[in-house]
Amino acid sequence: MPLSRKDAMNTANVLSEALPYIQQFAGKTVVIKYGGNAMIDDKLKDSFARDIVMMKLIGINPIVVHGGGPQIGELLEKLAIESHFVNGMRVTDSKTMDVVEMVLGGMVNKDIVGLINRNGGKAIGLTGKDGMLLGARKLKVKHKSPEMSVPEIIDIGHVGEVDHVNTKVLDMLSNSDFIPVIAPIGVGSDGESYNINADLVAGKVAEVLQAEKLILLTNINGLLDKEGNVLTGLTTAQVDALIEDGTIYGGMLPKIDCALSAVKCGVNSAHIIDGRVEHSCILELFTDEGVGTLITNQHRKAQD
Ligand SMILES: Nc1ncnc2c1ncn2[C@@H]1O[C@H](COP(=O)(O)OP(=O)(O)O)[C@@H](O)[C@H]1O
Ligand SMILES: CC(=O)N[C@@H](CCC(=O)OP(=O)(O)O)C(=O)O
Repeated sequence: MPLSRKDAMNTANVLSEALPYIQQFAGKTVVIKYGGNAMIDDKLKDSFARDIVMMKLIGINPIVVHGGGPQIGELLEKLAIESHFVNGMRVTDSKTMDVVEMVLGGMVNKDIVGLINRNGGKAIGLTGKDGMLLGARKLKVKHKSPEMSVPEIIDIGHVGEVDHVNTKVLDMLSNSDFIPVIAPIGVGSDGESYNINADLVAGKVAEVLQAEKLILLTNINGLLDKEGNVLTGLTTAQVDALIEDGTIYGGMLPKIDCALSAVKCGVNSAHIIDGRVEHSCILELFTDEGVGTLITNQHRKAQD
């Protein structure tokens, strides 16, 4: 439906004001990690999808990596399969791996693809197995319980880390106007499936594509201290201390880990932001102050 003259004028004013920001990002790659906890309701999901479609329309190259931890948990519970986490990683036996593959590669991936397509984008869903997109190897997890003086390496099953990313697949899709939507399942050298934490996949994809930004959408307004204040501009040593004293735990561990590692490896900035806020990606991109926790290699001052 065409706009009224008044609405067209308002739109033109907003767009011309946004032009410097839009031009600044045109042609740049932005990797967006859409966490399972941020996929709360249909309105927010549509707002997320529209942000992604808008990015593509204005010349940004968005790559979506999604999680789905709570959705996996729900199905495991229905199937009476017990599940637990070590250092924010789900211990994954063969039965659990089947469920992970079903939920991430099937249900969640296709839900997001449908969402973006319904909002006018051209999304293509992939797991790391498609086109050998995510080569993986078994993750060695270092775990230290309070009674131990040194951490031990433990086996948590079919949990992987990204060994290599086949960027050809992503380049081909992005250059043909498609928006890649990636489920965090990797493939090992013998063709075996690996369950990979979605933050780690997003970080690695951002790193190999030398993305402008890595945006991690979650269910909290950033990295918080014990009083609930948003923390930002931290050094690796400060982060280590926050992990040691228990301020950073669970799902925030892989998030911080991948954000620090991505900026160290050439991604311009990483952002941990609240996916429960409407249009949070666009707010992050088009305001000077941004939202949530900002991590750069220069440890710039950021905001709450
Ligand atoms: N210092 C911290 N600041 C903020 N959140 C934290 C912190 N430490 C642990 N968390 C937990 O990490 C969670 C985010 O990780 P996770 O549940 O895995 O989200 P997602 O599904 O988006 O990846 C928060 O909801 C919070 O419970
Ligand atoms: C190894 C590992 O923990 N994999 C995650 C993969 C999904 C994920 O990362 O989902 P969120 O981003 O929504 O937490 C899991 O099984 O839950």
